[in-house]
Amino acid sequence: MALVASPVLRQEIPSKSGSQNEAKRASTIGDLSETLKRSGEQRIPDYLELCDEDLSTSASGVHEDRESLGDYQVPVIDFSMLQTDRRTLVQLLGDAARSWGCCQILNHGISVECLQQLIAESYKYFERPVERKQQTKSFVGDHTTFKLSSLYWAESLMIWARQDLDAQVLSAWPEGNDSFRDLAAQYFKGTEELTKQLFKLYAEDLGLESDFYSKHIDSSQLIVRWNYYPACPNPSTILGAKSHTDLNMITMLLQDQVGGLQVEREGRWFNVKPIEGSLIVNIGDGFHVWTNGIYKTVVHRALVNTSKPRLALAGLWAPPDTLDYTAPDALVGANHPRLYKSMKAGEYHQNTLEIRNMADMSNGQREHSKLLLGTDLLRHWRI
Ligand SMILES: O=C(O)CCC(=O)C(=O)O
Ligand SMILES: [Fe+2]
Repeated sequence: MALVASPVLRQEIPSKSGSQNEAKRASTIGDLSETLKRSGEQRIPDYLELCDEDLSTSASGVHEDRESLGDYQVPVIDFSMLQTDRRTLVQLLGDAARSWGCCQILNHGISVECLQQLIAESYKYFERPVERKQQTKSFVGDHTTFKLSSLYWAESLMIWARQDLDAQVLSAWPEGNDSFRDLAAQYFKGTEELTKQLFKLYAEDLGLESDFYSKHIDSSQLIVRWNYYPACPNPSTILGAKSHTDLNMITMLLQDQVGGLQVEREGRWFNVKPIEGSLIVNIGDGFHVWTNGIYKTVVHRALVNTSKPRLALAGLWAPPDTLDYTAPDALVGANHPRLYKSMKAGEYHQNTLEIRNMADMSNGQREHSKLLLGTDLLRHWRI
């Protein structure tokens, strides 16, 4: 697979104004996107590192054609089977977690209108003037300065779903925004109920006590990251979110209808097609370890496009630092020996950050990219 090599691209893409790439660093990616659009400039400024991943959409890169794919599409699961056919639902969820590490869920109990309105309100936030957004405590306008972040051509807003929501909404909307707050509260509550159910069903699939995972939800954090990816003049050279796995247990993703999320399976990339009203469930590194690698942490990334911004809400379920990720004996057997050393959730996070910090000081971008992947990081923990 040919990698996109940044020096080649820099020569190939003509710059309209020679001085543009020495331009002052824009304060947010949205700001940069607007500046480039106004000037007709296609080239991404030199201060941003370009991408060393294969972004081709050729047949060998991305697989979209449902007919020819057979089983090779991200599973879409109808959660209303909880009432009619629990056994099949358990099996479908388990199969998806073992093979893909993700699935899309329909009829999950949160209304389609709530999701649509939440996305519409969220766009209004990111379309505000830069100065207003910068007053928000948890707004990040340019992730490209943080090498440790998977978000790249993106802005983000974080909300801690279980902390004082009013105060957080007021920080984002000093003049208040009841509609945004009520929709977010409704969404958080629905997400929590769905995650509890999911953990029970996953435990059933694995042959564990039904509340084995779900009993830890009450002591966990739900951190919801609003990811806003502005339109990009040159999407073949930069990613919205670089390839990564989520460090936490499980992530609930809500994406708008623009598209751009891809997941990796067996070295190939697959688009996760937007389905109105669906939620995407990603297995993270924590759940991978806690199931002795039976469920797979999923490598994923987000592409950007020239015409439209894109919005995705990533609800990251993070357990307390003291939670022991050691897989239960029931998930260890002659054919499936214990894969990982004992570890606590906090230890894994801490260790990962330390490794990344060290790499940040000594290595280049390519080496660093690997540190966003639990599939690589977890090698350090192998028995
Ligand atoms: O934009 C997306 O769809 C994915 C975002 C994501 O993976 C993350 O925030 O961890
Ligand atoms: Fe992610």
